[in-house]
Amino acid sequence: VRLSAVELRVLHLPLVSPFTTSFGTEDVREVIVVRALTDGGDGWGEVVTQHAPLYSSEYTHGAWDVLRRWLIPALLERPAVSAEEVAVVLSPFVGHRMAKAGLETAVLDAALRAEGRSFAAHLGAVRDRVPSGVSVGIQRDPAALVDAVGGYLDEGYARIKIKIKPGRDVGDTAAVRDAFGTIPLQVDANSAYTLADAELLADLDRFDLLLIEQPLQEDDLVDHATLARRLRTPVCLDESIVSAKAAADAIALRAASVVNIKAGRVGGYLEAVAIHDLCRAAGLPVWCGGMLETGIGRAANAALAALPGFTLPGDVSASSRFYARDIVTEPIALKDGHVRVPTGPGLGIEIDHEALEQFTVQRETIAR
Ligand SMILES: CC(=O)N[C@@H](Cc1ccc2ccccc2c1)C(=O)O
Ligand SMILES: [Mg+2]
Repeated sequence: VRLSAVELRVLHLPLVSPFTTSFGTEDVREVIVVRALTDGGDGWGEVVTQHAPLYSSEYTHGAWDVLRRWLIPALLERPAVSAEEVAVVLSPFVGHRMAKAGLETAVLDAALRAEGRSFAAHLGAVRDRVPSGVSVGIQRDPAALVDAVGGYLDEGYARIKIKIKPGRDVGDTAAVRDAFGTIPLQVDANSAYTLADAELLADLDRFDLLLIEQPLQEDDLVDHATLARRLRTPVCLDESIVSAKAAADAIALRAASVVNIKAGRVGGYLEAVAIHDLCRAAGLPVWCGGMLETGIGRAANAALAALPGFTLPGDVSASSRFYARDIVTEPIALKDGHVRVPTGPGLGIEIDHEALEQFTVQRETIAR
């Protein structure tokens, strides 16, 4: 594509309910939307950073600065750039994978819309709908958690994931198992534990969980391998898998037996497919994680989740799990425990410009 400018917006989207994890509580999602203006038309992307660097080292205004100061100018310097070339052009700049992912997605969306080709076709999707799991935050107490889980089960979600942290782990998991029996259930610690907690984490083995997600430090592989040898529950990595190389290292070190793939965390959907391919060749099941995306990233995630190696339900929930109003005209919805893979050109979504304006708190266009 021939890029003429890139428009950045910071959006504030109110959450339908506060979302509490081991690293804090959010009731407004702050996200950056990227619009690539090209000779073939516009493309859209999303930077999944949060206001503060609590999930990873990236955060909204760090991503904003690196995009406008380094990443966008690097792309604008080139007469033309393909989506596959974006990562190469941006490779001199270290890290900032969520910022890079948002930019690459916008370029890929513009190119595919111009070609009339869907994200799903381009990435290698083999399904037209995917089972939808849901991530449930830490609630006031286990009884409130049971109520929240009951509501999501009534909606038809195919898999329940509950957030845990020290002091809110065994009791909460027991309450969900006591209330709902053998439903597909997993936990996500967001790095809240250390190897010293191995005995406590082994107490979770009795609940027959699908997996325990990122129990230890966000950039660890070796200790997760040690822990995995002491647990019956499969260890899944999220934060630690920042690239295809990290995935290869995790497989070599036996640090995980399941991988949560998030395009934003690894620098884009093309790197995400490479991780899928690597895990599939090594026999590791993968699933598509979520970062409370708007309809832009949610559509891209639904396409990614339709690849053959995504054999476990992911966190591609309905838009209404998080938002009363989305910024796309047809928000992703849950039907019989599944979400549909968009089939239109590019991401297959249309922007609801009135909603986009309503939620925009900051904007800047960087032109050639
Ligand atoms: C769906 C889910 O659990 N996502 C992340 C954690 C997470 C939690 C809170 C967030 C708040 C704002 C933006 C991104 C966020 C991501 C995870 O799997 O670890
Ligand atoms: Mg996680």
